[in-house]
Amino acid sequence: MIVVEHLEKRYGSLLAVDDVSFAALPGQVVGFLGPNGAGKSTTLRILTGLTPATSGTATIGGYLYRDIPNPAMQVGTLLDASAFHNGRTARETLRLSARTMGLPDRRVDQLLELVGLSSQEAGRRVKDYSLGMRQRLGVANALLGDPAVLILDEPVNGLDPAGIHWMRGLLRDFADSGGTVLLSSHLLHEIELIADHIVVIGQGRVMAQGRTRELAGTPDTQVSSVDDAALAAALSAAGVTSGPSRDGGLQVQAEPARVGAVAAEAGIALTELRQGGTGNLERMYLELTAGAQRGAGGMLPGQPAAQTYPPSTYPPQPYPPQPYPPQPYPPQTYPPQTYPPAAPGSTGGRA
Ligand SMILES: Nc1ncnc2c1ncn2[C@@H]1O[C@H](COP(=O)(O)OP(=O)(O)OP(=O)(O)O)[C@@H](O)[C@H]1O
Repeated sequence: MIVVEHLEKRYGSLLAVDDVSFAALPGQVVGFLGPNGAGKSTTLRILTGLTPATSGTATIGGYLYRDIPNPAMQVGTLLDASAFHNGRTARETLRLSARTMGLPDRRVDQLLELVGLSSQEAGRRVKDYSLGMRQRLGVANALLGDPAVLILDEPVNGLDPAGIHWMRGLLRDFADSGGTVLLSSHLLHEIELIADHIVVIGQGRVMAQGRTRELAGTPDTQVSSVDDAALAAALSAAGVTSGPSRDGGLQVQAEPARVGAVAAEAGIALTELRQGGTGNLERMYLELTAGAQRGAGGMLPGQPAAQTYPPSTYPPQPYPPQPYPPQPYPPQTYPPQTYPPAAPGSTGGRA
């Protein structure tokens, strides 16, 4: 369980992280979403003990990262896929990590297979790796110690659609077996695909958090017809909001099935009907991203936020559901693990 409470980080006059609170529970894949410079990496660096907080707390299993014995066996991290030594092969990189953790070399082969790096690829120097391959190596490195918690900074950067699908399955399996995943991204659609909970951060502040499905709201529909004015009137009469779409036709705040039903009822022939954006979350994120452009205000030290989100529209939801106590340090949570804890091809049992 990851708990971040009233976290604040100042760099001189810049408030990079501003009263951030959220939690990630076992069984959840939590996406930490925000535009460039929003404060995601800073928060993850504080969580993993790389940067001190100005105030507030960030704990894993109730403990500061630095207080967890042999932390790589409990918390798998991928903070910078470009940070691997370029001169080493992937296999050498993982063997070095495994030996540091006291794990045998065969664990490396299990992980290479799990992340889809072939034996031949594993023998190539990291300098010749694509970003997507580095991400796979980073995930393998994070999973080596069969941790209960994964913290991944921008792990889908550089992955192709098949890679994103693979990452989704891997993290879902990890969470389904009791693990906790926190991953960051500035890419809304990727995080929507992968995460079941999302924390949206902008200009250092949490703008919204909750279940992905609930935050996303009803998807928009893009529709065109032989008579858009008549269709708009029929939709309005049915209590459905619509407006002109940038692409021509209408953008409707309802699902395609509902729009189709209204059109059929009104006897209006459709020439196009497809799901558009992902509703509330996309609208909010587009505004947030626009507000985060340099020069748009809010991103420079001392400037006010360019966009403020009324709490009534995007309330940070009470989270986590159960009150968070600093957990008693359970010996069974961080035992010296006997090896191998994981069967080949699995992400292993969770503490
Ligand atoms: N060591 C540092 N010294 C000064 N300012 C910093 C430092 N690290 C980060 N910042 C600033 O803090 C803010 C948040 O940066 P952070 O890297 O956490 O954002 P991010 O959401 O991870 O962005 P990105 O998606 O671009 O990685 C930015 O304005 C950044 O310039």
